[in-house]
Amino acid sequence: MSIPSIVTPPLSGTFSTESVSNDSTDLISISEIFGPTIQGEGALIGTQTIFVRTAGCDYRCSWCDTGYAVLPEFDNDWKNMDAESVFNKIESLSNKQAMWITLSGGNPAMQNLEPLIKLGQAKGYKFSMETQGSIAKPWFALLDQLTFSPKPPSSGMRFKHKGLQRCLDACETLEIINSQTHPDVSLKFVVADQDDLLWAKEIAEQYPQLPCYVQPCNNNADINVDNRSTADDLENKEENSPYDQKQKMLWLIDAVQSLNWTDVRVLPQLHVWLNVE
Ligand SMILES: C[S@@+](CC[C@H](N)C(=O)[O-])C[C@H]1O[C@@H](n2cnc3c(N)ncnc32)[C@H](O)[C@@H]1O
Ligand SMILES: Nc1nc2[nH]cc(C(=O)O)c2c(=O)[nH]1
Ligand code: SF4
Ligand SMILES: [Mg+2]
Repeated sequence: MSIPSIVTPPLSGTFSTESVSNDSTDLISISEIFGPTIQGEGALIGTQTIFVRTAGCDYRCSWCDTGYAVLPEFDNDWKNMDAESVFNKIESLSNKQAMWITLSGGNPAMQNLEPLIKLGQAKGYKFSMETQGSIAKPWFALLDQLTFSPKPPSSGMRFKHKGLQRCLDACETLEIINSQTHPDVSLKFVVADQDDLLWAKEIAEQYPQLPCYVQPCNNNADINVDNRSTADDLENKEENSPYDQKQKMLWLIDAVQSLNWTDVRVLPQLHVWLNVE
């Protein structure tokens, strides 16, 4: 299965990714700031972190579990804040104790987060970011950790390989892996079914130098009812129950092993499993 190269964005009547960046202003569109809680996913799973969730996204994944930070109908709940105000909130939640700050969204790459990152790092905070790898920003190179989560076929989004490449180049990751001056970068794929898994493996194999994580697709979609579960329908239909999460994890572990895909880590969304923020 060849990886499609640049394709037109799937969203009908939406903006190009360039038009969604708001680098021209110093205000950050914020959906929520919460924590400390545990990082539930990927490279830093289990780490204590505060989340800064920005608002707005250039994608509309069919199973997005964070529609409230994506869909314009929620924009009354969003606030435009400058970096100082965001950092004041972070300091009050962290009792001014330096810790990880996870930038997520929506797509945080749509915002100008450079002033916030510099402000926090000057006080000893470390910054991690979650993004789908569709919009690249020069300040990616300032981050301490960066997770790119390209969207698989089940999301309904079309993969733009050059977009991911531009994001990796922005980190200058490909030249200097895991150096102190560049973010630790990893790939993380949501896998809803076998097609997603084969697709994720093919992309990951093009970046053998990047740690790779896969996680099951939860049923928390609040963006589109057309949600697909894993290959088999589960007896227990209670959404995101520990049983449901366990079954999906067992399916994914088995599916990865059946492909003899060994250099990948299979992780749950720990916060979904435990039903914490
Ligand atoms: C809500 S997104 C926000 C950041 C960015 N837009 C992205 O997709 O990477 C954060 C993470 O949650 C994952 N995610 C979203 N909906 C999910 C679902 N229903 N099941 C599992 N993971 C999901 C995304 O793939 C991403 O890795
Ligand atoms: N605890 C917790 N961990 C997370 N890791 C990635 C998240 C996200 O929504 O970006 C997330 C989240 O929403 N909560
Ligand atoms: S999963 Fe990420 S990229 Fe997809 S719609 Fe949700 S916030 Fe946007
Ligand atoms: Mg989440």
